[in-house]
Amino acid sequence: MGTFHHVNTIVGLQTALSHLTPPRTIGFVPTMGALHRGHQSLIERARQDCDVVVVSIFINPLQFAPHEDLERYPRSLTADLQLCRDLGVDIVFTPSVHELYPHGLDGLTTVDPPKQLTSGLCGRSRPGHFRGVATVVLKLLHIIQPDRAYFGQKDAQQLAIIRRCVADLNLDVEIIACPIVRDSDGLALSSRNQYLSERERATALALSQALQLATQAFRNGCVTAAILRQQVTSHLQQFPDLRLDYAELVHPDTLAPLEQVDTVGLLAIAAWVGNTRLIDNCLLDRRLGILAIDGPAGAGKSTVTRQAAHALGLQYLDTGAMYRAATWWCLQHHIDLTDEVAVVEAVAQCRIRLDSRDPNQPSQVWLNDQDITAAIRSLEVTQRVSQVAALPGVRRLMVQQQRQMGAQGGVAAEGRDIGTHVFPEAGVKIFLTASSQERAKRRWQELQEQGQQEITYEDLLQQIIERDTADQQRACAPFRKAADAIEVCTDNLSIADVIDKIVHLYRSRYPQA
Ligand SMILES: Nc1ncnc2c1ncn2[C@@H]1O[C@H](COP(=O)(O)OP(=O)(O)OP(=O)(O)O)[C@@H](O)[C@H]1O
Ligand SMILES: CC(C)(CO)[C@@H](O)C(=O)[O-]
Ligand code: BAL
Repeated sequence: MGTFHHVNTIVGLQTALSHLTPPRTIGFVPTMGALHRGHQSLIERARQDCDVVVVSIFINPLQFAPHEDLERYPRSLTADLQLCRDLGVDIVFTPSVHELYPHGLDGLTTVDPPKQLTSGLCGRSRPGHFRGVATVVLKLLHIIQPDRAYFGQKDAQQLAIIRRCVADLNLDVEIIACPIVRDSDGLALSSRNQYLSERERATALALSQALQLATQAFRNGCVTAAILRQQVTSHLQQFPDLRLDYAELVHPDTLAPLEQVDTVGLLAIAAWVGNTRLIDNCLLDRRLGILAIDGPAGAGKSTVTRQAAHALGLQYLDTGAMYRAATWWCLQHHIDLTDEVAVVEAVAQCRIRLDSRDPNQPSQVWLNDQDITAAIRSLEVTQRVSQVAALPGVRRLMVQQQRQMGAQGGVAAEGRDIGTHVFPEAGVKIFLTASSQERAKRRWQELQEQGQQEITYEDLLQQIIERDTADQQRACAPFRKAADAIEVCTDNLSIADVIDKIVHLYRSRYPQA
């Protein structure tokens, strides 16, 4: 955006936002200031993903109980503003308490997240805290209307609660979790670390050490909650200056206590060191991560992804086939493809199931239990699919289904916004490219093999160039490379070489595959 704005008022903030030329994506990072490298990582991630970055700095009285540290919470506005400038933040919003709560805190309309999420873990010793957090975060989300909001995994309960409130209240924002940033000795960064004396800081290291021990036990095959918690508590008991509040294994989304880690568990700790309450956690994940392969049409994504998935024992989630299925459904029902509302209403009826176990066959596709494997590969669908897939509502519907399919991990998906939008938390992201000439040649050969000889190489080349341009320029999910994707150009590589490369990259991250 260019100009840096520091605003104190909602009107000022919204004026700055109204000056932006659409289309632009807004990334929002809510903080309480005293910024450190943990916050910095959230801001940097937002900067990579979004056109505009808004940071709020607000010490929210509603989330502090009367006996808590509201008054002495660290404040360093000058340094915070400088850091935000240095990181390329566009707008820093520092409202006063009166600006956000003009009618005071008594009798305020609040957001009350479900008890199942707020009553355990930190909620037990901080009653009312998450109501305060949820209320202020939802107010800020309403005021700023960001496309994405970034939260640290360090506050794992907060993250789960915000995700749930956003879903329950139908807010149109993506919540992005960012990994915990630690000091070199393992201590999770926190503004409250400033309260610690040198001696207390040394004691505080016990938290991350305990989690390390449990993580090691988990890697050695221990999945039982009682044993994992025992690892933590027996280590912490060696530190008389540390008072454990809780050490629990829960599901990271529902926060329900787990007896063992079947798929994924959150091992969370809170402890007092002197007068300072510290939290830390780790995710214990048995799932294989998601392999996201993005790239322009005809780069070889589907062949490569299908075969890499097979080699790695992952499920191949053929998103291209899903968009084809949706297109086929619309054509079947004679929907006017220029009538966006009608298309979206029609696509909302599509329940898609895929089976891509045989890497040498096209994915089998069922739509509302009807096998449409062959039908979706017609020329008519091929010519229309880009138009349908470009509709924001269609993408939302498909992305919902894709995320459900990927929820347990162990999935390989290809498309054009898998690593940036569908699975931004994918463990391995590949950006697969090839020149437009090479891609047109491959598509032409494919059509020849299918007996579709009426379309020429020149036409296909033209179509590919037009589609690339449209994909890059469209407002909804424009086509771009994720900042953490590894680029692989396939022009001078055989398919086997490309697959080998990707399999190797995946196994170096997930050796169990
Ligand atoms: N070490 C960290 N790594 C990643 N994210 C972090 C880290 N510390 C804080 N965050 C995230 O920054 C955002 C703002 O947090 P906040 O301003 O409360 O900082 P904090 O250091 O967590 O403060 P405190 O621990 O004192 O509550 C939250 O989403 C939080 O999860
Ligand atoms: C999200 C948040 C900024 C809301 O006040 C706060 O809880 C925090 O800093 O984690
Ligand atoms: N990081 C969560 C904010 C709080 O402790 O109040």
